[in-house]
Amino acid sequence: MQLGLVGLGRMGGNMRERLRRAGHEVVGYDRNPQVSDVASLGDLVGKLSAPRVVWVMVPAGVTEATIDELAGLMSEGDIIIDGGNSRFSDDRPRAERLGTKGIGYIDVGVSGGVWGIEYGYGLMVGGADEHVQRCMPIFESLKPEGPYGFVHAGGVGAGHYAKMVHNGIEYGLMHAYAEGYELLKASEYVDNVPGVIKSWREGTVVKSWLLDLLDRALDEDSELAGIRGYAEDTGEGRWTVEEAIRLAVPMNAIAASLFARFASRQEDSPAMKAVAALRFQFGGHAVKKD
Ligand SMILES: O=C(CO)[C@H](O)[C@H](O)COP(=O)(O)O
Repeated sequence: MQLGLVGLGRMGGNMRERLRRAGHEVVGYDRNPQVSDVASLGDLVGKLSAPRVVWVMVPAGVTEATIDELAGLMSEGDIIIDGGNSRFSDDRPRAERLGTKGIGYIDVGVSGGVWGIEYGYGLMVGGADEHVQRCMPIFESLKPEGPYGFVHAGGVGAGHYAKMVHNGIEYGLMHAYAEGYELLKASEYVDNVPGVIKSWREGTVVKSWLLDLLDRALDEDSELAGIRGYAEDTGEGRWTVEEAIRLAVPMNAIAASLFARFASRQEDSPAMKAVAALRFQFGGHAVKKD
């Protein structure tokens, strides 16, 4: 099948390659001319035969502008797919705007990171049946082989909603491994911390791909000495917690893992300064000074 692909970074570039290996005709556009097949979005749309399908795989901050520009270039019967980590609440208004021009819209949560080119991408899809059916050849080639790794989760917004929850779970899982790792390191009982992590990869209840990746990181640097304990976030964890609050869903583990990232960015914690000050005020307990 023919596909336009906008955004050829770590994810989009690998997806283009996987789709080409599967025999699809992919025309890619990126602002970086060194990786782009065409010079502009207009060129990209011009190279595709109607009805067109264009997959947008750009950072969340530029998705809206990219889709608006594409909408001005595309026609009735075409489909735009957003495979980035957009907030689910952007999807329905976007689909309505595109719908006034007769352009279909599908939102896809894509998981698998830089490994997806080899193992396939987990795809969580939202959109109308007729649009999703038309794009199935593309989804079939991107997803992993085997029965899992693809879901048509519901109407527009469902794909990004599922991906948001997936990423919230990702935060919580990573943080549980991280806390276990720290306790192992702190203990006077265990000498071989990387060995314990490695051993868990087979035969245990906690084996997982994230655990495999922690083992890989420890193989590269057994003390993680070259990495600062500082973690950014790009929105999905916050949105998951916001949704938990909106729907009154208890979300202790994921919320704690999100807040741990915030704490990782502080040189000194104003909250803990306040705790130390209060202990001094009510009990005369010693405070540490700079
Ligand atoms: O979608 C992904 C993996 O599934 C991204 O890698 C993930 O969103 C990174 O998020 P954050 O920067 O918030 O940790």
